[in-house]
Amino acid sequence: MSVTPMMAQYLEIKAEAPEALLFYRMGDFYELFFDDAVAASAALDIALTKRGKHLEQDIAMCGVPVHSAENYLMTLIRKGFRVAVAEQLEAPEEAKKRGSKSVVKRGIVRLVTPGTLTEDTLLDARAHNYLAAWCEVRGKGALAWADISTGAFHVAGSPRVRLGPDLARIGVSEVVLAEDSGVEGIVEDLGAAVTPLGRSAFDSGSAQGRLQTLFDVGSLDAFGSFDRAELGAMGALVEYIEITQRGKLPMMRPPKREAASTLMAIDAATRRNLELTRGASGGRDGSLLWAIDRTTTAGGGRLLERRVSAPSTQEDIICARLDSVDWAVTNDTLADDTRATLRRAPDMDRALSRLSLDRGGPRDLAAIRGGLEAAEMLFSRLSKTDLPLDISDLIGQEELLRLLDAALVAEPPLALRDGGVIAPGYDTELDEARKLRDEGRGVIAALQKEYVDATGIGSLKVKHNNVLGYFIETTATHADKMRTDERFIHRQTTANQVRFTTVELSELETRILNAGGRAQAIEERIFASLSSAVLAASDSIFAAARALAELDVATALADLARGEGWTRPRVDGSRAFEVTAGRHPVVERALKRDGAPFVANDTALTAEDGAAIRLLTGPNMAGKSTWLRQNALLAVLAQMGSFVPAEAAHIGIVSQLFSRVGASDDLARGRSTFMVEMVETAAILNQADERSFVILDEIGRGTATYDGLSIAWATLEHLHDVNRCRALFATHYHEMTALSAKLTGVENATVAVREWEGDVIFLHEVCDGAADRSYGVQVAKLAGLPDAVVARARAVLTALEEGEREGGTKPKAMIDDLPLFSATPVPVPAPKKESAAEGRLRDILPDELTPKQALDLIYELKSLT
Ligand SMILES: Nc1ncnc2c1ncn2[C@@H]1O[C@H](COP(=O)(O)OP(=O)(O)OP(=O)(O)O)[C@@H](O)[C@H]1O
Repeated sequence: MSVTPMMAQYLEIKAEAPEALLFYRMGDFYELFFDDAVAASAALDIALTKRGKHLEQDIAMCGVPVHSAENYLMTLIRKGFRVAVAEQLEAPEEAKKRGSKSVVKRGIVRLVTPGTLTEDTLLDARAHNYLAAWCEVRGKGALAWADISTGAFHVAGSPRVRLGPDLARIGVSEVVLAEDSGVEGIVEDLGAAVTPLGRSAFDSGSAQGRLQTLFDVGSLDAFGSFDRAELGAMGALVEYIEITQRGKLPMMRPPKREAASTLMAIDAATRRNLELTRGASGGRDGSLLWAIDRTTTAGGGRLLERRVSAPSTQEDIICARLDSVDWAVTNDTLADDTRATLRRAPDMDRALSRLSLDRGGPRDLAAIRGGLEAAEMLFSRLSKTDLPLDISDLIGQEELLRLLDAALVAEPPLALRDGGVIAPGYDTELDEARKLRDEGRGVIAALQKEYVDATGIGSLKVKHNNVLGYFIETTATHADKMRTDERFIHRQTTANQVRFTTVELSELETRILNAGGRAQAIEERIFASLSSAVLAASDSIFAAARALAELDVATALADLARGEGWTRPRVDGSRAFEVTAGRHPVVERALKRDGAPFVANDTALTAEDGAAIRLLTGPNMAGKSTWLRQNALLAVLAQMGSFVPAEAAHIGIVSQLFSRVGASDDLARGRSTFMVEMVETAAILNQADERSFVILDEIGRGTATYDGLSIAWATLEHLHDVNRCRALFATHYHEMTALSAKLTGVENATVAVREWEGDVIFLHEVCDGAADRSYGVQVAKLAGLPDAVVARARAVLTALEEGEREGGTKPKAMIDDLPLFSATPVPVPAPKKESAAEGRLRDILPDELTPKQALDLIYELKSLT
C-alpha cells in the first residue's frame, strides 16, 4: 500500500492543525479531503466527490474556488469551524526542477478562527471583533483582549466571578483559556468560542519577553506595571495570535489598562434584557445601539458600540464627552460639514492591520490616503474653532500623505497583480516599462501591415495565444506564398490555417513580455516600500483614526439630539434620578414608524441617602416595562456621554446597573423560567449597593401566587433596607402597595388607564398612586382570546373578587369552590351554518385533482360566494 507523495504532504500538514478544516491549495482551488470534506460539503452545501484512494479507501473530497473562498470561510466560521489555510509556497515550475514527480511545497500560512479575522468581508465593519485570553495566578484573575483587525489591545484585572460580566461588556468572539481553567462554561454561555492552550503559554516570565519583542522595547515599564496574571493573559493572547498568523504579528497598539471601577458595571443578563447592542432577535435591530447610531464611519460605529457597552462612571470623562456633543449641537453647520467629510473617510484601522499582516492590497493604501486626507481637511477646518476635543492627532503625517497621493492612482484596483496601481509620472523606470509594453502592441499592428504589404495577402493577421505567443496567421491557400519567403518561419498547421513567425516578431514579443513583467515588478517594489512607509507611521495613523472616530461619535450624537429633540443631561456625583418628560428611544422609534405618539413620563427618584424606590402597579400593557427600561437606558445614555430623550434629566452617577425584566427559559443550562428569574434576582440582591440603579419587573410571577407575592415582598424589603439603592419595581401584586406606608424610601406609582364600555384605553401616563386592578381579562380580549374563554374568565374573576370581599381570609377554600362555577352557563357561540362553498370544499380530495380540475374548481368556488 503506497501513499502518494501529495497525500503524504497533505497528511503531514493536516497533522499540524488537527482541530481545523484544512484548505489545501491546488491551483485555483482550495481542496478539502477525508472528514474535512464531508463536514465542509455539508456545512457549505457543496458537492462531495472522490479523488483516488488512500489505504484502499476512497478519499472524500470537495473544493472551493480561491477567488470566492472568503464567502465560504465566513460560512464555516459562523458555523463554528476553524480553518487552516495551506498555500503553495513555490511556483509549480520550481517543483518540476527537482524532478517531474516532485510535489509543490505547501504550508499553513494562517489559521482562521472567530477571533482572528481581518478581511472586511468576514467582519462587521461597525463592530469590534475581540479575541481574549484569561489567566489566573494564585486566585487573581486577569483578562487581556485584542482586536487584531484594528490593533486595539487591552488588559484588566478580572477575578473569576467577574469574568462573565467582563466578557459580556467587551463582547468577545473567542477566548483563549488554559487547559484546566474550569471557566469554559462561562465563555460558552456568552456564545463565544473557547480555545484551550497549554499552561506554558500563560507563563508570566516568557510573556514578558514575548511582549517586549512585539513592541520592540527593552522593558514594559513604559506601558505600566502589570501583575503576573495580567502578564500571563497578555502573553497567551500574543502567543495565540502568533500561532494563528503563523509568526506574522499584526500591528498592535501598546496594551491599555482598563480599570473596572471607571466603567458602569452591567452584567450579561442586564445587557440582554436592556437590549443595549443586540435586539431580541440577536442582531442589531431593535437595540439601543440601532436606535441611536448615526455615525458615518466604521471606526465611529465601533467606538459608539464600545461607549454603549461600557458607559463611564467618571464625571470628568462624561462631561467632556457631553461638551463635544453640545458643541456640535450648537455649531450645526460646522458639524454637518464634518459629517459630510467623515462620510468619505475610509477605515484606516483595518487597512493598517491587513497591511501589517501582509494581507493588504492597493485599496488599503488608498484607504490610508483617504483617511489622512479627511483628517487633514478636518483639522484645518476645526482647529481654529472652540471645539472642546483634542484633535491634534489628526495631523502630523503630511509627508506620508503627499507620498501616497503622488504614488497611487485615484482608484487603485483590488489586487496588486492586476497592475495599474502606481500613478503615471511617479517613477520614470515604471513609466518607461509601461510605454514599451503599450507601444509594443502598436508596433505589432504596424508589423502586420508591413507583412500584408510585403506578401500581398490582405487577410494575413498577427495573433496571440498562450501556447505560441505572437504568430502570423494565414489560410492554407495563401500559405505557399509565404513558404517561399525565408523570412517567415513555419510554426504550425491547423485544419484551415497555417501559422508562421519571424525573428523580429519573436524579439518584439520578448520585449513586450519583459516590459510587462518589469512594470509589474516595479509596481510591486513600490507597493512594498509604500506599505513599509505606512507601517512605520502606524502609531500616528492609529491616533488619527481614533480622533476621527471621536469626532464622528460626537457629531453623530449631536445629529441625533437635534433630530429627535434630546437634551443634555446633568450628570454628577449626587444620588439624583430626576427626569422630566423622558421617552424610550427604541419604543418611540418603533411607534413613530406606525405614526403613533409616545407619551413622555417623569421620574423622580432622588435620595440623599438610603433607598429611593418607586413601586409601580398598573394594568397589563399599560407601559410599565417600557418606563422601567427607559429609565435604565437614560442612565446608560447619559453616562456614555450622550444627550437623552427627555426635556430635562439629572442623573447622579450610577456605578452598577441591574435589570430583571421579562423571563425566558434557559433550557440549555437546565434552568426553568422561574429558576432564571431567581438566579438573576439573587445576583442583584447580593451585589447592588447605594450607587446602583435597579429595575425589577414582575418578580415572582413565574410561580404560584402566594409564593410569588412573598418573594416579591421580601425582595423589595431587602432592596430598601440592605441594598439601599435607587430602584424601579413593577408588580401585579397590588397587596404590595401597602409597603409604602412602612418603608420610607418606597413610593407608589401607577400607569393611568381609562375604562370605556367595558374595554380599557391605555393612556401610558405614569402618575402617583396605586392601581387597584390589572385589567388582564380586558387585555386578553384585545389579544383575541375566544369570546367563550373571555366570558368564562370574567365570571371566575367576579366570583373570586366576591369571595375575597366576603371571606378574604380564606381564599384557598374559595378557590376550591371554583369548579362549581363551571356550571355557570357560558354563552357558547352557535355553530355556523355551512356555506355552499364550504360544503363543496368538504367533498374535495386535493390529491386526486389534476391541475385543470383545480383551476376549474377555483372558478366554481368563486361563483358560489
Ligand atoms: N409611554 C408610552 N407611550 C406610548 N406607548 C407606550 C408607552 N409605553 C408603552 N407603550 C406601548 O404599550 C405597549 C406595552 O407596554 P409594556 O410592555 O411596557 O406594558 P406593561 O405594563 O409592562 O405590560 P405587562 O404588565 O403586560 O407586561 C408597548 O409595546 C408600547 O407599544
